[in-house]
Amino acid sequence: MDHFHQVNGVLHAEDIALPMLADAVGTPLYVYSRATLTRHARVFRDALAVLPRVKLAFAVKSNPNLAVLKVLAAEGYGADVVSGGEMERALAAGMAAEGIVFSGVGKTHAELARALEAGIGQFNLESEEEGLELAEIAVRLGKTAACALRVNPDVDAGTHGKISTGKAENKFGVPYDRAAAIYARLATTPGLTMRGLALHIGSQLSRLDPLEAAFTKIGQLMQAIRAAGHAVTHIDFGGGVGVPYKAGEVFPQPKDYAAMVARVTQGWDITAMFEPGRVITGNTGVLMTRVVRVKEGVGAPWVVVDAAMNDLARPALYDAWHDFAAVSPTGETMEANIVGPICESSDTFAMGRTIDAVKRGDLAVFRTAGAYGATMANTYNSRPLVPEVMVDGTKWAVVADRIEPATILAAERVPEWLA
Ligand SMILES: Cc1ncc(COP(=O)(O)O)c(C=O)c1O
Ligand SMILES: N[C@@H](CCCC[NH3+])C(=O)O
Repeated sequence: MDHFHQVNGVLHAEDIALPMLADAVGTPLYVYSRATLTRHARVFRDALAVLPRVKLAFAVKSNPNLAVLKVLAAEGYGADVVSGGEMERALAAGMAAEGIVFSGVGKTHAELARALEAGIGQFNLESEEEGLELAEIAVRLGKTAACALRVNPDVDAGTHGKISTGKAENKFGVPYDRAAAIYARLATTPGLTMRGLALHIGSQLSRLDPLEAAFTKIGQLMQAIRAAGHAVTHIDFGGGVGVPYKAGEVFPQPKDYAAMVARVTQGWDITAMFEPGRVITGNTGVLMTRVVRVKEGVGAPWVVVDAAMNDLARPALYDAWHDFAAVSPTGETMEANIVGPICESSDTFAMGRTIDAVKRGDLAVFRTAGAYGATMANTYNSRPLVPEVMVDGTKWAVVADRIEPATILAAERVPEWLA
């Protein structure tokens, strides 16, 4: 704590090194960079400026930390929410209700009513049944709900099966072939204003062609619905643009994505909506951890760290790769199996990987942990919820062991002194 002083409840320090944060807050600890977050938000927003009318709704599920939401609100982002809780967080962060889009197959009656009362901008209906229930509530409350119909385009996103959402066998949206008829019925239902279509075919997409195929199908559907005499003024293209997790991986850039959307939607006369999550937050955060001990193994040693699958679930759930780097690398490397302390063999971050050499007590980070990291944390094995801090800096150089200049901006789930 010696390095910090508090001003209006915000911690300041001249120059923050990760070890200082580890000493002050403890590990495991998520650390987010405001500078990187702001840069990503601007790169994505600026790329899409090639389109005539754009609305950005940050996918809150990827990182619902209030500090993150506040930064994005200031950059002009609204929110894509999938629960009443996410909606309350977006509102608490200062996002305008009008800029909030509510997605999800299981919105409850209470959630629909609260969202209507709050005046959110758009409901992305995932079924006709949901539309009829919302209409009933709207009529009772004397309101009109602006809606888009989420369509399942039956396109393979080419991503991990557990995060693919646009194949016919996935639970999301209404079947493509039935969408025009459902749209027509909902468009004449009192209480609803059908204004558009929505789709989202999956997360962590490494290629643009599945998106292009899906958007093209949605364009054809839009033409058919318009030809039947109904308005389609908004298309919500979802999220899904992927990010590199391994050094050296190459992914389509936001400007490539924007160019594709511009080409496909030429002449559509729509407001284009986007729900980016991972592409904004993925590479804005790391999970810092301390090596508890290095245990002899068969073949490679077990590097047991104090972070676990309850803090970062992605490797256990999707066999996901997160680069591991020592905070103060010596230049030496070692072959290791990296595991957490939880009593499950799935609590494994990496097997047989060449990493920076580490020993007991060393600090290290799992990189690209800003999306679907802390938000998926839980308390399994009665471990406390992992803390998160945001550092306000102009540089983000984790491996070089420095984040500078620094102000810890805001934090959640942290010890009382930081609150
Ligand atoms: C409806 C919807 N919109 C947006 C997203 C955000 O996706 P991503 O983080 O891949 O951009 C998701 C998650 O896959 C989603 O389900
Ligand atoms: N949780 C997933 C992404 C889910 C996207 C939600 N639609 C991941 O970590 O990759």
